[in-house]
Amino acid sequence: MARIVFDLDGTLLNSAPDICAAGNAALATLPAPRPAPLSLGEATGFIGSGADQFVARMRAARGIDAAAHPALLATFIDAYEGATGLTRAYPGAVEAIDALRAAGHRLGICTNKPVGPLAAVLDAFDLARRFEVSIGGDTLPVRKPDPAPLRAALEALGKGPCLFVGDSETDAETARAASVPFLLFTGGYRKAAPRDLPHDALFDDHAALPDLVAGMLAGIPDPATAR
Ligand SMILES: O=C(O)COP(=O)(O)O
Ligand SMILES: [Mg+2]
Repeated sequence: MARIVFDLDGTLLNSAPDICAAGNAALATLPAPRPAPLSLGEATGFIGSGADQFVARMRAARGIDAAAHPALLATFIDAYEGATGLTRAYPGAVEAIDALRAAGHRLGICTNKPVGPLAAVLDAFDLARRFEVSIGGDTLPVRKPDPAPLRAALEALGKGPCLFVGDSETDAETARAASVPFLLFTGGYRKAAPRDLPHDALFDDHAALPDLVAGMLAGIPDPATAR
């Protein structure tokens, strides 16, 4: 029995199309001449450090002045709140979650997604009941890669061995900062090659996750060492 915390965007859900659309909705509120819309690839590269950083990266890519930041962030969050229609769970992700739950593990979410859109997407994918805790990018005063949100999620799950499952540079750094073993999903939004991201195991298919977790746990020493 373990405590397993998951990142969300790029790990369980392919949400980049909705986030891209929210970014473009924000850009569309700027006065003419308007910057070109974000491509999906560009927007995907901006995900992983929360809404504020997404907007900052979008501004940098389009040469938009910092003075426009607060209004752009507000319109981005507004469009983002209910944006679930273009999001898809990765194949086998929900089944893997259910298999891990059936094996007795306690599951949580630690994402940099703001709590508004987080609640909407957990609801849309019927995920809320599958996780005992979900920490968003604005739940605490700090967000990943600060280890505090991951620690808070683990704390809420009680005691036992722990693992963190994520897709990005931010997640690898968070796991290392919290001294928690890290499972890297290679099909998400990372920029670096997997070999350049510190990880304890990796997978490209969620169907492999339950066995991978079982194998890792068999080799993991006492949980207290990872707290
Ligand atoms: O950057 C975000 O908004 C969310 O990203 P995460 O779910 O991968 O933490
Ligand atoms: Mg992610």
